[in-house]
Amino acid sequence: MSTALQIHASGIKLPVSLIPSTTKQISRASKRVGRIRCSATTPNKKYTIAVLPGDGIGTEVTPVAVEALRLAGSLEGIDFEFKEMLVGGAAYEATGVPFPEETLKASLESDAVYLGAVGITKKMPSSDHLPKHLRPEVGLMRIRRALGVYANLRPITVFPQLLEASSLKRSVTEEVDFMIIRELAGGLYYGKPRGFGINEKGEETGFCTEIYSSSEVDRVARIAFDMAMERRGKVCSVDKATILESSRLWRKRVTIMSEEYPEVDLSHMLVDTSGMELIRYPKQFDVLLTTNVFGDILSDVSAMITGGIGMLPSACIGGPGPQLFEPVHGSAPDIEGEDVANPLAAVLTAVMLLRYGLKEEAVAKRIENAIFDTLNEGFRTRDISTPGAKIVGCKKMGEEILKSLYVRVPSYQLN
Ligand SMILES: NC(=O)C1=CN([C@@H]2O[C@H](COP(=O)(O)OP(=O)(O)OC[C@H]3O[C@@H](n4cnc5c(N)ncnc54)[C@H](O)[C@@H]3O)[C@@H](O)[C@H]2O)C=CC1
Ligand SMILES: CC(C)CC(=O)C(=O)O
Repeated sequence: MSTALQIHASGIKLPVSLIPSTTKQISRASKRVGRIRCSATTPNKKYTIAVLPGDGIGTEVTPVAVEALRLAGSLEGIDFEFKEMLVGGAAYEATGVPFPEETLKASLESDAVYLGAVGITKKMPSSDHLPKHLRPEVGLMRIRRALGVYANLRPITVFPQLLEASSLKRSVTEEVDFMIIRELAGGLYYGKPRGFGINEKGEETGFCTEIYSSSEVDRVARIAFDMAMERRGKVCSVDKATILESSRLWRKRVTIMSEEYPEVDLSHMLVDTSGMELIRYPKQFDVLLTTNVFGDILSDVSAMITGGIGMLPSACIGGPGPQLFEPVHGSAPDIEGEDVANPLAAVLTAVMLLRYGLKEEAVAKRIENAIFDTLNEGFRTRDISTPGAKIVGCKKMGEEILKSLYVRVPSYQLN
């Protein structure tokens, strides 16, 4: 079936019938997909989303996620207002700081914040010349802090269509579905003291501190136990309690917390062993709870179970106001500007925004189904290529997802 396409402002080609989505168009669409909730008499729900594309491929994958939200929303009776703001290197170039006041204000006033990626780019291949507080990554650290989010949910779910995309064998990756819960507001990334010095031998030193308080561990552990109750009832807490005092406190508090959850099976694993176990037998994990730095590393390791880092979305939750949603990957300067970035992490992040931020499950499912359908149609970006696949770029992958949202009847269900 061929559909007339038109270039939308985002650069993505949309079916002409979707620009803009008037009531008339929606009612026409309704006959085709048969599942459209809005009508002329029911006003659409409205949400404001602060959109921070950031740097590098952040600016390529974010429009795909935004268009998926816009279209899926319109098909389910929801209007999104997107407020695009600067963060990271892009903000530094335009304003002299990586996290401008206006970005903070728009974020705090929104219903949810979507961030693409920050980091070095082809134009700024290193930020070593900048003082630390002006580097792109500081934009991300600051917004996480400002929103008070402290739990980073990173689902590791293997799509059946992508079993051949992983560097691991099928028998290892099949049916893998676990959730990494990474502590996000403390630990090594924020602990003080930190800095540079000179030791007694006159040598240069660099130092950071990993420090956790009991309340910091308790609040993220509670999220992990609650999530396990909704899943398969298992929490594996990963630390390095044999060596680190911060990990010993971590283990003690997680163990105390587990007494409130007798239905949940708690285990502890040392971080080095967990690296090995994630590759040997990832199916053993249900909820993997860990610290800021260990979670950062173990989720990149786990990405390879799913096919690659271009598949991993995340939700940063726990704050008092709007929550933050960001793909796990960075600005990827090596592929920036080539239209080869995989937008699925970004679109799956939009799904998390709907599910965990706005509690709009119907829209979340619609987008999830569209991703599933697009993969079933054989479309792949090159990082997740499988035998016989149709290799496409970032924009084309986005177009196919939009078509699946709209033209193809959603009929799939993820776990
Ligand atoms: N959340 C964020 O904004 C993050 C930012 N960074 C920053 O990004 C910059 C680059 O860091 P890297 O270590 O190169 O990590 P990266 O995640 O940007 O890239 C690592 C590798 O994965 C590939 N890759 C990443 N996303 C992809 C996608 N969607 N589709 C296909 N391939 C993809 C890249 O091409 C590269 O080979 C640094 O400045 C770093 O600090 C790194 C990680 C997270
Ligand atoms: C500040 C980030 C660039 C580091 C990172 O990878 C993360 O915390 O997710």
